[in-house]
Amino acid sequence: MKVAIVEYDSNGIVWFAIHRPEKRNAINFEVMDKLEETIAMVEKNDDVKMLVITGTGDEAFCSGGDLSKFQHLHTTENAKQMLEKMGTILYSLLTLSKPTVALINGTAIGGGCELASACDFRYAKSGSKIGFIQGKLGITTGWGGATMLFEKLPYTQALDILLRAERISAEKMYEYGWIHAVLPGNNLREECRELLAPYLSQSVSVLRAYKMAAAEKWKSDEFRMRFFAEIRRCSELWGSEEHKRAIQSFLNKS
Ligand SMILES: CC[C@H](C(=O)O)C(=O)SCCNC(=O)CCNC(=O)[C@H](O)C(C)(C)COP(=O)(O)OP(=O)(O)OC[C@H]1O[C@@H](n2cnc3c(N)ncnc32)[C@H](O)[C@@H]1OP(=O)(O)O
Repeated sequence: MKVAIVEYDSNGIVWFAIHRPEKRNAINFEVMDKLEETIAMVEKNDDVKMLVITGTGDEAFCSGGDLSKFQHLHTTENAKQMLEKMGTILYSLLTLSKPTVALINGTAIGGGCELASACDFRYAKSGSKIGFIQGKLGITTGWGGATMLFEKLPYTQALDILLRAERISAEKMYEYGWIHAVLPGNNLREECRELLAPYLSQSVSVLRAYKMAAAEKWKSDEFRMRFFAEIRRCSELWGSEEHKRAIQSFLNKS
């Protein structure tokens, strides 16, 4: 079964849809590999102007890391290897030289919010819930999400969202400035295409030049140090009894 669906629009959009709706589009290693491959293709292909990341189904955009798989990561080192793998992929997404969109077609939880934070724009179906809930699992964001949030939102807004570790409506996240458009969702892709049309009328060279102007600051050693230090801190919390209990509690209810 394909874990992701990658499509190319003649207008220059590549659509990457996580295709695990039965697991609320949870991210496992296969999804990571497919995302990494797609980002590399978009970077290299001059026919591609923008990358849109979404999920299939109408329940969830992405429910973060696949807990049924990642529950078996018992040591700090094992956790760090997984977290750094996806963190490196999200870093490449953040600094991709093409504009990117997270088209939030439903609930986004944990690492799903970090995936969306790596994108330039976030458009959400009305009523979607957004949850940087890692704190309630006894960990912190582990794929660079906090570092990106502090880059993209005012300090106290970002800190408030992370410390609350709550599910927040897309409408509220629009007020916070993390969501850039709340869409009816009757035809989400068409609604997204309409928002992107003004950008797509520019050449790929123009789009690339402006995105590179934006992303230069994230290529500094200082930023990379902060980004990967966050990941290390999450790996150190990973083995806590609180986190183990939280994962087991979720998996036992399923
Ligand atoms: C650094 C990233 C970090 C990490 O990697 O650990 C994180 O991402 S931390 C956050 C990890 N994610 C979660 O804690 C979210 C867990 N899921 C949920 O809270 C809910 O499933 C929700 C809100 C996404 C959707 O709720 P809903 O009631 O609509 O669905 P169910 O809970 O009944 O789930 C349906 C089905 O999907 C499976 N599922 C959902 N999320 C995950 C997941 N993250 N990993 C593995 N499997 C997941 C769930 O077990 C159900 O499976 P079933 O076989 O039908 O019982």
